[in-house]
This record gives sequence, C-alpha cells and structure tokens, in this order.
Amino acid sequence: MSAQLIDGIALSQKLRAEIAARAAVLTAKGKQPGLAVILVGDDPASHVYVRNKVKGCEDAGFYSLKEQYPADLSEAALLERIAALNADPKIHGILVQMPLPKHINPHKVIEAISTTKDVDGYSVLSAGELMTGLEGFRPCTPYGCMKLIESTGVDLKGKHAVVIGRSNTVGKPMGLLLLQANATVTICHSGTPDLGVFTRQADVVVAAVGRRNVLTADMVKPGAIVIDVGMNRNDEGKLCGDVDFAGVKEVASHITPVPGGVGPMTITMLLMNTVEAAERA
Ligand SMILES: Nc1nc2c(c(=O)[nH]1)N[C@@H](CN(C=O)c1ccc(C(=O)N[C@@H](CCC(=O)O)C(=O)O)cc1)CN2
Repeated sequence: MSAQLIDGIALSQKLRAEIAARAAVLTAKGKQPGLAVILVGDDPASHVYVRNKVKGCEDAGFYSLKEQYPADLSEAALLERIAALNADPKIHGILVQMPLPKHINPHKVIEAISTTKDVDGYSVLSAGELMTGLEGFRPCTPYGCMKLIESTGVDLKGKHAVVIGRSNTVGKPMGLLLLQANATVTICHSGTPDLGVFTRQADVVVAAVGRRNVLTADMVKPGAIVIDVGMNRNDEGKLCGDVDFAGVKEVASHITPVPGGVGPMTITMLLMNTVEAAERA
C-alpha cells in the first residue's frame, strides 16, 4: 500500500487565499500588512527564498520592503536598520534571512527585532511564549509542519510523536507544538543510540536533521504520518529530504514529499504570522 501524499503546495494555496482575504480587510481599514525582508550577502539559495517571500507578499496584497546588503555589512549597521524598521508603522513584520555572514551574531540580530514584529518567531521571548502556551509568533517551519499534520484529519491527542533533530528553529519548537496538541513527544538527536527503537513506536515522525536517509522503511510503524523537513542533495544533485521517500511511502499512511511538502509551508506561515502581526498592531 502506498501512503497518501501531503501536498504542501496545495495546502499553501488554500491558506494563502485565506491570508489574502484577511489582508484585504486590513487594507480596507488603512492597515495594509507590511513585511520587511533583509538579506545580507550572496548565498544563492537565500536569494531564491527572499525572492519567493517578496512574491508571496505581493500575491497576498501585502506591502513589502526588500533590503539587500553586501556580505561585509557591519553588525552595527544591520542593527541600526532593524531599529529603524522597528519604528516604521508601515512594517508589521521584520525578517532577516538566515544564515548571516560569520562576523554577524545572529542572536544579537534576532533579539534586536521588536517582539511585536518577530514574524520568524526566533526570539527568546517568542520561544518563551511558545513554551508557556502564550499567544505569540510560532517559528514558520514547525508551524507549517503542524498545519500539514492537521490537514490529514488525524487527531494528535494521545498519539506518540517522534521528532528527529533538536535545533532551536525546528526540532525544539516542533516538540513543543506537538505537546501543545496533546501528543506524547520524544525528541531524538545525534546522541540517540538506536533511532529505530523510538521511531518504530511513533504514530507521527518529523525528520529534521539535514541528512539523507535518516529514516528508512524498517524504522517506521505501519500507518504512521511522516513529515520530512530535510533539504539535501542526492548523488545526482537532485533535491531530497531526510526520509527515504520511496521506501517509507510503502509503510506510512501519510507522507510529505521533498520538494513540495514542508518548504512551501515555511513561506506561507511567514505570511500568516505577518497578517497576524498587522491584525494585532
Ligand atoms: N529568517 C529565516 N531564515 C531561514 C528560514 C526561515 O524560516 N527564516 N528557513 C530556511 C530557508 N527558507 C526560508 O527562509 C526556505 C527553505 C525552503 C523553501 C522551499 O520552498 N523549498 C522548496 C524547494 C526549493 C528548491 O527547489 O530549492 C520545497 O521544499 O519544495 C522555502 C523557504 C533557512 N533560512
């Protein structure tokens, strides 16, 4: 039996139509949602993501401001720009594309963004809000994963969810969001001795490691939901996730593809957080 595909492009389209409708209401009231996107340096992938974010804003009827700086921009200059955007009433969300050049401390930059405009949900305060279940911005990738799981119609209450990966931007917030949805959560990582022992017990597996074939068919319980956050290249240079898709789709009930799964949802949830920021402003 082959798993049902969880289509991140189709779900994104549906959610983006809802976001555009919310933006139109705000614009009619003279409060068009505005997002500032800052790109430092010339990482080719970052250029593509930033372009897609700006295009997403245009399609949703947002005001967007793209600021692009050379790789040698000083940390002080970047912090100065963020301070100006914090004070700009047309801007409801500020996003600094990661990764930043090595000489810039990403923590300082994230903490410089006003909490009310932290639409990436990366700040310590946003993390605390998530931890305590308070209203706040959820990091876009795990937030998107939750929407993908929700779209299967499976109730997470009492289910065992295993997250592979413990990054601050995906693994840890993912675990907290699953916990908030009443799942029993296990977070595995590079120090977990036998990953399969955990994943074989899971009703939901979220793989967020950044390494190919971390999850293979023999490690998955029949009928599990599998969410693949990975973005890697295979030997032919083709984009692939952390999951052995061909094998796992024969065991899982639902599975996200790469590309076309989690990736598009990351930008959709950024737009969702931005319209939310404008509504709250
Ligand atoms: N400030 C941030 N920086 C970064 C984030 C983030 O959420 N905030 N996430 C990633 C990059 N990213 C968005 O910024 C992102 C990555 C991938 C995709 C996507 O749509 N991927 C496609 C495939 C694209 C391809 O062909 O290369 C897919 O999976 O279908 C969107 C956004 C790091 N930086």
